[in-house]
Amino acid sequence: MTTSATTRPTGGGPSARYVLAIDQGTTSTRSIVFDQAGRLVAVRQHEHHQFFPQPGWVEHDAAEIWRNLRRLVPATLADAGIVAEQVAAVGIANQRETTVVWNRRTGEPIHRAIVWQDTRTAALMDSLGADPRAVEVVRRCGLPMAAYFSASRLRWLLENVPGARRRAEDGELLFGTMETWLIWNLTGGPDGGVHVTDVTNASRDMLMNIRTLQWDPQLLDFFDIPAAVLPEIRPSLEVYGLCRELVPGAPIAAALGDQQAALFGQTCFDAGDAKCTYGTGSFLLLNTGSELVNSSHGLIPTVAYQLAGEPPTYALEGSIAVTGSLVQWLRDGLGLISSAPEIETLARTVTDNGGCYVVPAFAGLFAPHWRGEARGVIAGLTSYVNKGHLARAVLEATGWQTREVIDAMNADSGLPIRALRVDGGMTANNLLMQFVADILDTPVVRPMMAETVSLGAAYAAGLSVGFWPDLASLRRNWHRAAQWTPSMDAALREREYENWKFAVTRTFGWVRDGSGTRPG
Ligand SMILES: Nc1ncnc2c1ncn2[C@@H]1O[C@H](COP(=O)(O)OP(=O)(O)O)[C@@H](O)[C@H]1O
Ligand SMILES: O=P(O)(O)OC[C@H](O)CO
Repeated sequence: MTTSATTRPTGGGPSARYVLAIDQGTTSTRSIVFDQAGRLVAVRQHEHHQFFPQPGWVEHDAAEIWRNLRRLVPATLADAGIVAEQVAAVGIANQRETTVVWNRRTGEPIHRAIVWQDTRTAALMDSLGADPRAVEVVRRCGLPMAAYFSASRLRWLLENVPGARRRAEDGELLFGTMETWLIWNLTGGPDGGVHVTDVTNASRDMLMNIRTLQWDPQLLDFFDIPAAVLPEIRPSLEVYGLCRELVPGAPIAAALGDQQAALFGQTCFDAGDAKCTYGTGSFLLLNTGSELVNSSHGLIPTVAYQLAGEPPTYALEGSIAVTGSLVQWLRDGLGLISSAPEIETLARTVTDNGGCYVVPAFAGLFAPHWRGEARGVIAGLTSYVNKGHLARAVLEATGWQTREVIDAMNADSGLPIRALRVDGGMTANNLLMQFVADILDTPVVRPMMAETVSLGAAYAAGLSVGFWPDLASLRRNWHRAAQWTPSMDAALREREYENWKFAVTRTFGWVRDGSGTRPG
């Protein structure tokens, strides 16, 4: 980091003993105040609307999210009993790949933000994937040709909002993921707002060269994106500007995609350190150090973080689209449970899955398969199977998807994962966490501080301004709350895994009308 406590541009003096983290997630936005010991002092959370205008389409109102934040931050500071001058730095973590375009003069979004789960551009990605240039595109951005990433959404907006392409070319419009949108608004919006993205978020756009960390003209040309609309790519730990809104004078000192923030909050700073965040979807990231590891097994090389003035630290990521949302489906879609935690009670009414496997390819499969045309199956159904077996199979689906990603990581990186650090809502489920330890044959550990995404954003911002001296001081704040030790019979584990893999093959090729994407 380049900015020390003494050279910090502003944001209070010795009384600035707190860091504010903003976690702009898929379902809600959180604002959290941390103290120097990494303790949570105050937290506020606000859900925003989910818009589903057509099957497979998911949108957010970026203006609503900004309005929510305007209410959340003052309330959180009041709860903590502090004023803006006591905030040493602000750090942002955000849902990644969600795409927003707005008018630089008025600050109005030209359309609702298109969310990372949205599959409207699957057919577009299919046709782009057939282009002979696609192989070089994949090599340059490091990502598979999938609708998950931002480029095809930005192109969709430019092509489908009347006049958008011309206005973008004329420099009237700005593009960003959620951190870009929030930083621009916090630093003044139309009145001098800073238009930047951090390198971890940019690494998910498909427009950045994963080696040079710059926008790549060949990628812009391939996706037909005018450069005028793009933010400046900056390190993740750097002072981007000072807040003019909400926390006047406080430096915005870090931004990270939320999964990278969780890796940071779990203090996975060494090559070989890995974490998995079990939420709506699940995201396993392995720190690969200064080395960019290309995957030949369906993982994504991504930027883990970059300190100002230093080379980046890379990670390999296994992104799983459906885990906690499968539990929600059991609750809301089937009505078999009335709350998510109840799944554990139901699953414990039986001792095994009764031969049943649920593969939740609701919108295709992400890592390591990347099959947009796959759809979900319940395999092995017999009249013996009851709702307890189904509940167990639903939980096991999260475990097996983790195992597939870990196997791919081992094959790609050669870095053996000695222990998996976990966080997220599903880690409250002991049966699931024991199952994960069993089928990975690896200890699974959960830290005391469960809010790893916000903590990562706070750590990064605090480190950036010298509020914390170094990575070692952060590591000392990590304390284990729970550990699950593997105890499953090896032969049983491998037999069950074979069954799972066979069930997965049953999902392939379901969508046959070209609306699914099969990335290269
Ligand atoms: N005890 C539990 N057992 C299994 N799943 C759970 C449990 N508690 C919460 N979940 C699941 O975890 C998800 C919420 O976790 P969270 O980390 O808040 O997700 P996100 O940050 O993606 O919104 C939901 O999808 C919910 O179904
Ligand atoms: O907001 P979350 O926690 O669901 O995370 C979403 C991921 O960043 C999508 O890539």
